[in-house]
Amino acid sequence: GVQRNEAPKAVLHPLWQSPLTIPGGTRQSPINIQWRDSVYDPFLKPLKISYDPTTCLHIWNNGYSFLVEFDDSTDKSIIVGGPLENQYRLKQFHFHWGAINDWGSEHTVDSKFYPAELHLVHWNAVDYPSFEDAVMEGNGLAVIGVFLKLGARHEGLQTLVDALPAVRHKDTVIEFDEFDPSCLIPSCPDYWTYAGSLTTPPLTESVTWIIKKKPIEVDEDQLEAFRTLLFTSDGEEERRMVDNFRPLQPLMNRTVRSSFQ
Ligand SMILES: CCOC(=O)CCc1ccc(S(N)(=O)=O)cc1
Ligand SMILES: [Zn+2]
Repeated sequence: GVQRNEAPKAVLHPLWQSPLTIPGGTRQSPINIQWRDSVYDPFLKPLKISYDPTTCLHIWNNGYSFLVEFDDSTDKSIIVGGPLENQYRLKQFHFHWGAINDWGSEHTVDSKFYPAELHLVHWNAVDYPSFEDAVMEGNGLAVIGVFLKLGARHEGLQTLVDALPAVRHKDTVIEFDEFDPSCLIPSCPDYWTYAGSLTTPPLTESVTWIIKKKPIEVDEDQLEAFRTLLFTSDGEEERRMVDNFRPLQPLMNRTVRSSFQ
């Protein structure tokens, strides 16, 4: 009979039903950061962070994570400096975490997982008219990654944790104002930076990653509060929102630079 050549079936991610690997992807995220392979770049500037807490809008559960979204219609909450050519506007922040404390972060350092990772998502409003446009451009986004480790209770995070029961189900939202996310960023200025991608659909290769070297400390109850969230909508069979991190991606032809020696 006639031999029909079947195209190889893409392996789909169990959660995102999107291809695990992007065909032709050369700068995918997350990656393992091998400390000794990172290259100190003396020309990297300190990252300047200036957020206006009144730009905070709401918290919502989008079925992948919980996001705190900001009014990005002005330059009130921005970052500038670091590896960035110009300033970027804060759009939202969210987290990735595990079912247990042994894993949960997206990036790893010397193959070590942290129990969770915070992403503060910014977009290049100098070159592009909207976040949606910036998502498609190589220099469109800048995401600050902050590792969470088990330790002392984080008072700033607690205001967020207290609001989580109100967004337990997918597509629920509550108003949230006067929150300054810089309280979630370590004061130590040291970071790694590399060219990468979004770690959830559309997985576009548009992110300048800025990964803080120092983690913040949160306590067990605060991590457990993340794990009470659901991937599912009200009325659906409940699936706990845990392990919402993407598998590590190949480094390929990239160098991770460090702002410190
Ligand atoms: C315009 C549609 O595109 C989006 O909404 C992208 C949202 C989105 C923002 C940040 C990330 S992460 N985990 O790489 O920081 C993933 C997805
Ligand atoms: Zn993320």
